[in-house]
Amino acid sequence: MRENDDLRVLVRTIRDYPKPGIQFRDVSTLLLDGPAFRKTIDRMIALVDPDSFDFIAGIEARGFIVSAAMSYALEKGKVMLRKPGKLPGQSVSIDYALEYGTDQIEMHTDAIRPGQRVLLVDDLLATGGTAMAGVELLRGQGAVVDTALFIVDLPDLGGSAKLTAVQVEPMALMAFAGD
Ligand SMILES: O=P(O)(O)OC[C@H]1O[C@H](OP(=O)(O)OP(=O)(O)O)[C@H](O)[C@@H]1O
Ligand SMILES: Nc1ncnc2[nH]cnc12
Repeated sequence: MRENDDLRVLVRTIRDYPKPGIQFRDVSTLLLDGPAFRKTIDRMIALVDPDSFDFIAGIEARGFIVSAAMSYALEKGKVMLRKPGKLPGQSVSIDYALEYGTDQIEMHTDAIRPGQRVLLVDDLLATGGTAMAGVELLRGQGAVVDTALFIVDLPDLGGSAKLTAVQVEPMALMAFAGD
């Protein structure tokens, strides 16, 4: 049995959603299982050194679920990387492409101070468009970002290679590759 196979079987695959040809890896079925959700967060926490970062940045919307649970458990402040038009304060934004479209994320300009270390957390890494946009936004505000953590990595889509190329280590509990 592979590591985290007990959690992997709870991730449902839906073909041709939201567009033909996309294999959607649906973590909602994992999140429905309370003990499995807790194990997911505990194992994500075990992959990182809490002394190596000051804040956790989560990406709306699915990324908020995992990043908020980690922030709570580790007592780390949470930086919200939000979809457009949701933040009330002065914000910066960035456009990006993902597997099935384009989008934009934003963050408050006063969320972090230069030099503060931020762990980036999302549920899933595919093309890396979203995570790379998060890294760029955070670094643009002076944050130090060297690790990004996910439940699921889809390495065939190239996101993990993109993050590595910009000196961000991608970590994930499980990968779906070649299937
Ligand atoms: O690596 P990428 O190709 O960028 O894809 C990964 C992103 O796609 C999903 O979010 P989505 O934009 O579908 O939004 P949601 O969290 O609101 O469902 C997922 O939660 C990641 O944020
Ligand atoms: N294949 C996929 N499954 C689930 N979420 C995604 N986000 C981008 N690509 C995805």
